[in-house]
Amino acid sequence: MSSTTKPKHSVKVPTQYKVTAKILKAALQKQKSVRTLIFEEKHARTSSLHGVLRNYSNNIGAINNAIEETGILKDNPRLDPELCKVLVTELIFGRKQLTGGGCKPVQTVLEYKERLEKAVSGVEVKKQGQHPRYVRVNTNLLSVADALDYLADSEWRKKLLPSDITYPDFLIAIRALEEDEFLVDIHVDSMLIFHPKQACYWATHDMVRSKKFILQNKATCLVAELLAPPSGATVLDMCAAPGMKTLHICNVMQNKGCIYAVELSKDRYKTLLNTNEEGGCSIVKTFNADALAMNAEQLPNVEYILVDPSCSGSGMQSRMDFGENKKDDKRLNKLAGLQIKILSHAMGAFPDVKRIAYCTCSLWKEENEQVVQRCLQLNPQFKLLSCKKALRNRWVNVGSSDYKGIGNKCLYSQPEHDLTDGIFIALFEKRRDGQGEE
Ligand SMILES: C[S@@+](CC[C@H](N)C(=O)[O-])C[C@H]1O[C@@H](n2cnc3c(N)ncnc32)[C@H](O)[C@@H]1O
Repeated sequence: MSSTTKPKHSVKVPTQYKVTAKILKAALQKQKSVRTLIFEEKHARTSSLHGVLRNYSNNIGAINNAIEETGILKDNPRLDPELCKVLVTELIFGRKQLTGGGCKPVQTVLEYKERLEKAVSGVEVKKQGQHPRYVRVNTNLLSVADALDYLADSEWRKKLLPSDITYPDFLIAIRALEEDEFLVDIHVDSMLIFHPKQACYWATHDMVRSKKFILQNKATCLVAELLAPPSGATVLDMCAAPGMKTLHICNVMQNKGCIYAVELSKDRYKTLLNTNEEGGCSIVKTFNADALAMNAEQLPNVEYILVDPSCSGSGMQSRMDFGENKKDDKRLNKLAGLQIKILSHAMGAFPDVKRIAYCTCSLWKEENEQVVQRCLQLNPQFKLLSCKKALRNRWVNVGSSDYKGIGNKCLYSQPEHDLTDGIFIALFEKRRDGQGEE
């Protein structure tokens, strides 16, 4: 370079990569949830951020191993570790190419391409969006028949199946859906099932914006179906926000009767109010209160109760987990303590109650079978009903056989098998007077 030539400005890292690395760093330090961090990001294309982070979360073990094995970070101490993870994710598990080739971090990662590929060879790439897109008809605003007419007019093809199809065959039919086809679910009448590729199509659809269609994972919809309050009943939803199950229960009751919806958090309570209003619920009475402080005096005649308390969320497929998905026993203990308190309160404080559904979106026994076991010990006036039987045996996954008389009556929806989020459900019935323990 001649003495008169100005030194080249270093080329900047593309904003998308920089922002994604910043979010990843904050998420790894557990500052906030990934969803909140993405939501707060104003300057970048959030769908692309989401895609890269999802890819990293799905393949975290393989990516971290490859980085370690190739020594890229050791050899290049100035390379930011989170930016490296983002670039490796894009290059090896994402688009397989990088933009901004003039900048140093991108150049470095490109130099290691072959070694990185070698390090992940033989590793199965986990892709996003393998589950179908579930769309539920909000029957407060639109009948299922009208929804089907609407879909036929829009040239969607309804896949027809024998009415007595077995659950395993139904799962095969879901996996075989064509992109322009949909299925009506065999457990939840108002549930329509589309090809995974239709996720984005429905996310921005007018029918979803107007709340005639609700984007709701099938697993969470089994709860209202199992609680099955008849039209005209009085129901208590003890942990109600954001209100997805309140709305579904309202649909099951044909918007007739009364639902008390209680929510402790002030912010989440606002979302609950919105869900009810936009969803056309006319029978919901809301309370921004602690469910543990509510009883039959404030909430009379309660016959059916839903207990859906805060939980670890370990079954949620949309959740991105950048940790090693380790079990946090201390946190689980604390959550289980609260879950037992709330479920036991439901069993003791409402004398007219007939049936209670308890659910979590956790796959840990500490929050599930163990909570059920403890609450049955504390409240022998209740017995468990078999969820599988309630679904006319068209179900496979139940609880652990380590909990005799309990596990087989509870239901699990398992992400890999049932193509849904992971959920646990237990259904209790009050014994009639004098009815002994079985
Ligand atoms: C898993 S979420 C409920 C999801 C909701 N059922 C739905 O389907 O949209 C649990 C909710 O319970 C609320 N919660 C926790 N403890 C509570 C309490 N003691 N009383 C009332 N609400 C509570 C939390 O703030 C949170 O909004």
